[in-house]
Amino acid sequence: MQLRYLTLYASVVAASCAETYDYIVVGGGTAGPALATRLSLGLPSATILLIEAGPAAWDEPLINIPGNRGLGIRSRYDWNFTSIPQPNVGDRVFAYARGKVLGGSSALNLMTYDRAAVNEYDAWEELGNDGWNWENMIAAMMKSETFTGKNTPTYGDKGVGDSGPVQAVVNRYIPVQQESFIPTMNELGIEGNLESLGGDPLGVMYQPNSIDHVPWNRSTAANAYLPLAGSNLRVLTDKTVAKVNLKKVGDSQVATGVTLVDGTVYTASKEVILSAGAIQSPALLEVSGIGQAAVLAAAGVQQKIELPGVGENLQDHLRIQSSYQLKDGYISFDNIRANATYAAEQMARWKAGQVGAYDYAGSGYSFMTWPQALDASGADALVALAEEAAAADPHPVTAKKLEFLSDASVPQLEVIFSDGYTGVKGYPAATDPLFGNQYITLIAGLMHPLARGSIHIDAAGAPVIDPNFFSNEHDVQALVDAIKYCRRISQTEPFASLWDVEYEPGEATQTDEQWRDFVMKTSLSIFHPTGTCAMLPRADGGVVDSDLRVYGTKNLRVVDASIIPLLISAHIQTAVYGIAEIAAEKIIDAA
Ligand SMILES: Cc1cc2nc3c(=O)[nH]c(=O)nc-3n(C[C@H](O)[C@H](O)[C@H](O)COP(=O)(O)OP(=O)(O)OC[C@H]3O[C@@H](n4cnc5c(N)ncnc54)[C@H](O)[C@@H]3O)c2cc1C
Repeated sequence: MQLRYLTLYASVVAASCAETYDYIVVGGGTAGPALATRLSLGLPSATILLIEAGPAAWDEPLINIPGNRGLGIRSRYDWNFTSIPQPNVGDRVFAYARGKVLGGSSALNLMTYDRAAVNEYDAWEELGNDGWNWENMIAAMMKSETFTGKNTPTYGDKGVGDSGPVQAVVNRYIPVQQESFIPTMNELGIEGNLESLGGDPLGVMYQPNSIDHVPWNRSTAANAYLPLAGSNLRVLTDKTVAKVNLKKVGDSQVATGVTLVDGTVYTASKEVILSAGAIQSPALLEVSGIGQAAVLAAAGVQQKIELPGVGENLQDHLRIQSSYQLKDGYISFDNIRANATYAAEQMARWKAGQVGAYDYAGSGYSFMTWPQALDASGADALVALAEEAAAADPHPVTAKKLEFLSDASVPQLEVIFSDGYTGVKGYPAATDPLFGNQYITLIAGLMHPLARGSIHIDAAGAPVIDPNFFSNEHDVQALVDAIKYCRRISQTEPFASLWDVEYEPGEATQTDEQWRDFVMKTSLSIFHPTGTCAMLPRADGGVVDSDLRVYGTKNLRVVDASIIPLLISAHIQTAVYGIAEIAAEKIIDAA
């Protein structure tokens, strides 16, 4: 146990027996600890209770060691959600990993630390949310972070904070083979960008990660924020909230507190705030009686507020990937799983604080518009398909995405250089002659899919996740274009000289039909569900107003990824931290 956590740990185990708190925050994930800590500091005479369903896991190597990224998925720290079968892709079921631990998904994620373009945050305000724009979001995101490595060969100085709790740094372990990525993308016309966190993410870059550089540990919402909190914050772990308790006062519902699954009731004298994430916050609203009449009736829940937007507007990024077998002489991250001696050596280096493979958390990224990645007819074809999709889903969020397609500042495609095999076919088994080979993977992410799905409760109150993937032809064609672009990258020098066999999908995949089939069978979620308690006008399906207060309630707010009305072209943890910082300011101002 690290010393600086001892005090906090003591307060976790000795969690107060008091029944009443001023503020109750449900969910000790990413937004929850950030919000609860800021409330504790900003309202020193208030009492705050943070309730997390998972355990505290301060010393967990699966979480703390950057090179173990991904191993938390399907572990005891994962809720292990899955989507319902997706009819447009042969009823495939998509994994939905979610952190179930103090730190939540910030403890389970892949540590990519980035931001979208200025116009994308400004779009939140244009959708009807006063003050939710780039200017305020960048100030809030910078407040949440300390970025180490300004004015170095891997970053300039724009758009990064220097005194916040979350630690971010460009990865110090850059495998030799990754050195080909930037020149290759330059060859394809994508320029280098050393200030990608400053509102213009287009280009190719070394990518920051949420890592504390001393020691070289993952930085999570739990280990970054909670040690700063005062003794007025109590953290309860391994406790699951069953519902929010509501009482009608005049025309509004007042949140009086929460009931846990074990029946314990905690009372809130001021506010209840849901930070249970994009999957469980809408579910908690619904089990508490807030949502669509039909959904609540089917679940046997008495409706308290008719709010049709709850659980709707689900948006998520899709990814597709191709892998290449490296020529002899290269060592990739695969060697950790293929060679026990190497793995032990690298672990010893990490423990000794020396640079090594266990430092790695991904570090080569690029973001581009379609006209940058495709020829003019390909980009135009996607716009035409998007127009069709927008006509079928006439909603301001979809209309805004259509606008983004013609905005030269907004990325539509992300391509990640991933060291080692991170595809779908699986790394060769120990009995396979290919076992021991070294790979690199290109992961393409679709930044603005037009599918919007939903998350509603079933009769048992559990969330039913329907991302509605590939419900429009734009999303299918965009991923086909994305994976074909990856092959183009792989065949461009100097990248082309790194490998000798395309392992996945393989040279046999050539025709459009085959590429489409590959997309349908192997695309995955990037685990960025958003929008299910959208901050939007009520008439547009909004669930919370621009103060993040649930419509129809006096003192119930949602503060997490679910309030993001329109998914941005970035991995979303920096935005979630920014949302928590802004929410804390609003709640403190209102106190
Ligand atoms: C595997 C994975 C990889 C990702 N990779 C990246 C990445 O590289 N970069 C990036 O920027 N983003 C990434 N993301 C996304 C990002 O981490 C999440 O979007 C973000 O952390 C969500 O924050 P949140 O506060 O909304 O929810 P969470 O962090 O999920 O927090 C919700 C918390 O609420 C708790 N909870 C839920 N229900 C209850 C209840 N009833 N009672 C009590 N507690 C409850 C949960 O246990 C959880 O701790 C990834 C996500 C995952 C899952």
